[in-house]
Amino acid sequence: MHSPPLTPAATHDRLQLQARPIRSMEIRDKLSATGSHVADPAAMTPQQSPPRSTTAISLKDEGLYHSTAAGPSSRPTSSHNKAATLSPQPHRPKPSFQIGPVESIPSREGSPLGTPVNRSPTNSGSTTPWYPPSRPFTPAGEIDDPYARSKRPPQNKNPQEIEARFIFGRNKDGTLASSNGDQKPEKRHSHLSLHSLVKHKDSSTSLASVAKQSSMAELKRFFRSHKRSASPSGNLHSSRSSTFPLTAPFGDDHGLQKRYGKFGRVLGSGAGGSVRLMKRSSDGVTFAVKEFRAKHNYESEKEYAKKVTAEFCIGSTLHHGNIVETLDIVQEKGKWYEVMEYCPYDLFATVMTGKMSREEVGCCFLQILNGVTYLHAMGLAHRDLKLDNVVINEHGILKIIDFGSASVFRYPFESGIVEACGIVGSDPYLAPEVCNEIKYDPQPADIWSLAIIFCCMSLRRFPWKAPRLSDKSFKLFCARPDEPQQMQSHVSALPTSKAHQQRPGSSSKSHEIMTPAHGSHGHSDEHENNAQNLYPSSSSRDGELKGPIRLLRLLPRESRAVIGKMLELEPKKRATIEDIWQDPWVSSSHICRQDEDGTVHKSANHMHTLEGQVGGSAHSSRKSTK
Ligand SMILES: Nc1ncnc2c1ncn2[C@@H]1O[C@H](COP(=O)(O)OP(=O)(O)OP(=O)(O)O)[C@@H](O)[C@H]1O
Repeated sequence: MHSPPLTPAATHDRLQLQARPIRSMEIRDKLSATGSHVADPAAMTPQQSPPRSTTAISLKDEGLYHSTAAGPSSRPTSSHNKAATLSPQPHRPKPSFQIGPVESIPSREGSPLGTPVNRSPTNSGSTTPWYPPSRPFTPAGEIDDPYARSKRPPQNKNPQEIEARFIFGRNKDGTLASSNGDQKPEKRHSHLSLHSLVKHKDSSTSLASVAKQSSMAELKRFFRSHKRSASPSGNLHSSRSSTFPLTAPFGDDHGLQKRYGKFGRVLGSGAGGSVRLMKRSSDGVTFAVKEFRAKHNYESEKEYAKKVTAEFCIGSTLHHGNIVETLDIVQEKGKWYEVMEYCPYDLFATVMTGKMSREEVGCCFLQILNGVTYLHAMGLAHRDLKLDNVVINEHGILKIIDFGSASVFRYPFESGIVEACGIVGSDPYLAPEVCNEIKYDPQPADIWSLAIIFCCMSLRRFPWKAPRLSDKSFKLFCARPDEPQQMQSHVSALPTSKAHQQRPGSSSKSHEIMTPAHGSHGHSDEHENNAQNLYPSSSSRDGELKGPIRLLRLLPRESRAVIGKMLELEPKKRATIEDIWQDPWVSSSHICRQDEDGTVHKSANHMHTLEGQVGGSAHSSRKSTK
């Protein structure tokens, strides 16, 4: 049986948690070369908030995204007007949903987070759909909307063929004018053009301080005034105050180090670049700074900048206790740097300490679920959820990182789902449809990955190397339990993954990490014994055990139902985010959380293991195989 074993340190140096990471950046590069969807800021219009909600998040506020301001695809409808009234929102958005005190919970009368639950039709007879309270609200599309995205012709990318009235010049007074002479008022809520930033490649360029400006025209004015008012050293100082003390919006030649301190040790690296520590001596604040990988020969400067800034644009738009704060992007000497909040612990390494209690594992799972709930409510899917992409702060609060593979699946005022395409993610965490279908809904794919994360945290090994029938562990999971030799019809119908065979840069190289200390302090004996018996190679007694139960029986009993539903092979039948929150185990679990103002609410029934240091030896050896 070829399955990724979790081996005690006493017997092996390395744990073969076989993760074959499909490097997001590489995939993105290839996908963009073929015109497939990638996180492209220019093409994004993420979710907007309800006008009535004070907890709303509007990406327009950030000035980063908008629907096309003018042109054949713009929507001169009431919906469009509605969009205009939604933004700008005056202040930085609050968290997507409020969460109550964690100690008050374990009743089905309350949400897992301690706030009242809108009961679902299934448990109350009410028709109110259940969801964590005050999530970002996605305005629905109108039925038969003639301007719906799906009904619009694709935008013409050929500049020669764009109608003159849609080509804008500038009047003497600085206002925008179309080339046919029509004077147009400056749009107040047009988006921040990333391309305009690319032009400034020779200087150190920071977006953070301009992210709140909602107009490209304002941005351009900003550039102009910057030129005029910059001191001889080229240094500008903004009076902006922030949780994270950002300073100059556009710095001088060595703005990065001036603003964020000196480079320290490497925290980790991947296909997208490498992340290093930076510590600022003036106030002792530590940052994690990602230096993006160099431009490939086959991509233009513009394409490269677009890919790099897409990750920043998504990250900087998200504000939630379980998502890392993305603070700034700086271009300096031809390199791009993304500045983030620093979290000292790594979930992968923490899991591998073997010290996590069952309650702690549950809390970690739910914290990630919390972050993913927020993300999905914003119309964004992460598409690379894995242990490696979760870091932990000093309070035991988990933060999702790496939005380099994220995609928009829902646009405001649109009811349809924008499917994702391409095999993006890491092999063991991939949902089967990601490997087998050309296009797929990225939401269920994220939910599958979340379930795999839970399995990894509980078992300290991957259930399989990849969700392919050529993988014996996965094949056994897919088999019908009562008919040992026969595969379920829908499983046997799974095609051999053509897409997978074509995957660029794929390799069968193992993803290895250091072995954890032997023993699991928090897990029951039953659980431990089961973990040892997971694979026929270690136990012929269970060699014939087929079906999901083969995996699920190894998990804590109370988690089996929901994890089983999250690992449903058919994406349409898979548990949704709402289903997960309604599960009795989930809704009665204790969860730690951090408010946006930094206040931490710790659950009373567990402690968090704070040992798996980011960039520690286990991590480094794992990363070195990438
Ligand atoms: N904010 C942070 N605080 C602490 N460590 C971090 C932070 N961000 C990233 N890291 C570390 O750096 C590693 C690489 O970061 P990241 O996943 O963003 O890079 P990447 O090149 O996009 O990786 P991938 O190849 O998985 O896409 C992470 O696994 C983590 O260990």
